[in-house]
Amino acid sequence: MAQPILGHGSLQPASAAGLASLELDSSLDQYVQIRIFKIIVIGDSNVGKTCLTFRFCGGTFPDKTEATIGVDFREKTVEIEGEKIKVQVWDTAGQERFRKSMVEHYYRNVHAVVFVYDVTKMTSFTNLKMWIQECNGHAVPPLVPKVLVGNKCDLREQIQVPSNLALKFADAHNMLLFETSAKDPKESQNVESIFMCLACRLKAQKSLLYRDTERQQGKVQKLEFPQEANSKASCPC
Ligand SMILES: Nc1nc2c(ncn2[C@@H]2O[C@H](COP(=O)(O)OP(=O)(O)OP(=O)(O)O)[C@@H](O)[C@H]2O)c(=O)[nH]1
Repeated sequence: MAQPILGHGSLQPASAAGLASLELDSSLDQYVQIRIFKIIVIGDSNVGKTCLTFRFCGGTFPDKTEATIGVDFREKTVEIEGEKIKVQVWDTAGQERFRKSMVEHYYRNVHAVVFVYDVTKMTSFTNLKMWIQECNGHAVPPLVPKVLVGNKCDLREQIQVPSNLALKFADAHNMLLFETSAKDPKESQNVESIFMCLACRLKAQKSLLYRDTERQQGKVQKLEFPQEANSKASCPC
């Protein structure tokens, strides 16, 4: 029943009530399906992965956090161009001892990756190479979108990673760069943009692949790129 759609977002019934009504009434109109995009958040311990995912999914900054063990899941349902999509965020552990048994699960069927560093800690930036290597080592398809996030920008006096250095790195790895703060409420829109931008891209990619498949089947003559694939017109970033 729950089938993946072209590898870009899995489908799940909207609710148990929806399933019950399907059994009573075979009309498919009653069975609303929601796609799920799995987005993993990766980076050194203490860079603020938990806080960023809290800010996006719950709209708040947690008073207190503890080191993530294995993984914590958070999710938020968003609406893009009339389609409801569930963004499932995997808040992964930064500490090696808390992640080693889980790494395979992080990367399995992942739809997008968020690499996070702490702008006040240069080592968390230089370690990004290692995180990217780990990601590449798990055969994540090149189409999987990746973004770079410099967190803790509220600590202006302590910034160690200059924006131009981060931008150069992001460009070299074909990623967008977001500099933000999970803590500063004024930045909450920016945090939202990180995940919404990825969700928009995933939705656009899916449409693209869908049209490509149709073309192979002779249903459409010309491959038309949806706007999002070529421009950021409807992307919040
Ligand atoms: N000033 C400031 N502190 C932050 C921000 N984001 C997170 N922190 C603090 O940084 C510390 C670590 O945050 P976490 O979100 O737990 O870090 P993590 O990357 O999830 O760490 P692991 O679970 O060990 O991988 C906490 O004390 C947070 O309060 C931010 O934007 N600004």
